[in-house]
This record gives sequence, C-alpha cells and structure tokens, in this order.
Amino acid sequence: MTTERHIDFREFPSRAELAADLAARTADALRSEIADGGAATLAVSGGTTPKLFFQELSKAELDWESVTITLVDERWVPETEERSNARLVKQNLLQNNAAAATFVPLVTDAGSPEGGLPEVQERVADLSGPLTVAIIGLGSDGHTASFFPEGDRLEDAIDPTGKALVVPMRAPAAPEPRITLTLPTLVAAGMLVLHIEGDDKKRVLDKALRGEDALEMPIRAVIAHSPRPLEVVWAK
Ligand SMILES: O=C(O)[C@H](O)[C@@H](O)[C@H](O)[C@H](O)COP(=O)(O)O
Repeated sequence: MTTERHIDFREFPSRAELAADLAARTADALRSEIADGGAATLAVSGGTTPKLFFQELSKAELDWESVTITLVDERWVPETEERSNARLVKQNLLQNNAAAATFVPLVTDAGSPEGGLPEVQERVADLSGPLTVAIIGLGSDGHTASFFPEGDRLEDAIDPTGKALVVPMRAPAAPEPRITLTLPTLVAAGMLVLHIEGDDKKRVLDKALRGEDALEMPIRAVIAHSPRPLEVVWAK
C-alpha cells in the first residue's frame, strides 16, 4: 500500500473547531440524503473522542425524524453501564433537535453478541441501503470499530468481499465482547470519516500508513478498501 494518497488528512486548530466542522458536514450530508430519498442513516463510534461532536451535531437543524442513528460498534453491556456506547449516544447525541431521530441499538437482551446476532443483523439490514454517514475512531493498537488485533472474528470482519453486515468480536484488548459493523458495511457509506485527536493518535495513524498488515493494525483495512482516500480529521 502506498501511503499518503490513501488518506485525505485535515487538521483543525482546535477540537472545538473540528467538532463544529464535522457536525456541520455530517448535517449537510444527512440533509441532502433526505432531500434525495426521504431518509438518512448515520453510524457513529463510541469511546471518548466523539462527545463534543455529538453535542454539536445534536443542535443541527434538519429533519431529524427522517434520520436513523446506529453505532459502528458496541460493547455487549446493558445501556445502564458507563461503558455502553448507546448510553453515550443517548446522553450526548439524541438530545436537543436530534432527540427526534430514531436510534437502532446493536445490543439485545441476549446474553452474548453471538446469541443476539440474528436480531442485530436484521436491525442493520432494515436500515436498507448504504449508510449515509459513518464516523469511525482509532485505538492506540490500530483498531477501528471493533476490528481488534487478535480479535476472534477479525478476518471475517475485515473481509472486503464478506457478505455479513455485522459480526461479534472478542479480543484480548477488549474488556467485554463486542459487536461491530463489518468493513464492507463501513466502506459503503456515502461519507466515511476517521475522527482522531491528540499527538498519540496521529502517531498511531502514521504507523498504520507505514505498513500493510491489516491483522496487525486493522485500520489499514479501512484505508486500503475505502473507495476514496479515507478522510481523516485531526486536532491536537
Ligand atoms: O466502542 C469503541 O470503543 C469504539 O467504537 C472504538 O473503535 C473507538 O472508536 C476507539 O477505541 C477509539 O476510542 P477513543 O475515542 O476512546 O480513543
């Protein structure tokens, strides 16, 4: 993989400016999809980075009733737990104007992601058509979504020709079992953005760009298979 041309790197002067710009562009993409087809879908990541972006986006003026929001990946924990990505989304994104959006969780009452898979698969299939927007993050080990190095289903999740929309995932670095949208589901999104902040994440990205082994650093699979240079937004 030759590196730099596979990403479109945008640096922002501050995290606040990044959040405002990303929220404005996400809102524009959702608005234009609603204008074209009557509905739009947004998949967001959990973790710590997206909070400010969620808060900005929640205030955007658009027809939120026509928007379905889901997650790029989820930890298999109840929504009452701090580590639940659904909880983060409900507390920070499904607020203000965005409270009118429909949220599709990736967790069910089943005791495991393997047990809940058929239902989650059906929910994601019902989103119908490619995602309008997907925002992904990056872990210090090079994971994105729940594409973890040494993940038990990593090869299935990052198979560019795979037919699955979602797969369960267990990995040494993940404290709990996960469920994740797959590589083909993510790279089909009309707008796909990698949102990272801080020097450490920039170093992780630089390392990913210097190598090719996607099993070692799974973000490489997204960079390699994105139909456009992967857009990366970064602020110190
Ligand atoms: O549920 C999750 O943990 C994620 O969706 C995950 O892929 C995340 O985006 C990265 O781990 C970065 O996380 P931070 O933003 O917390 O650094």
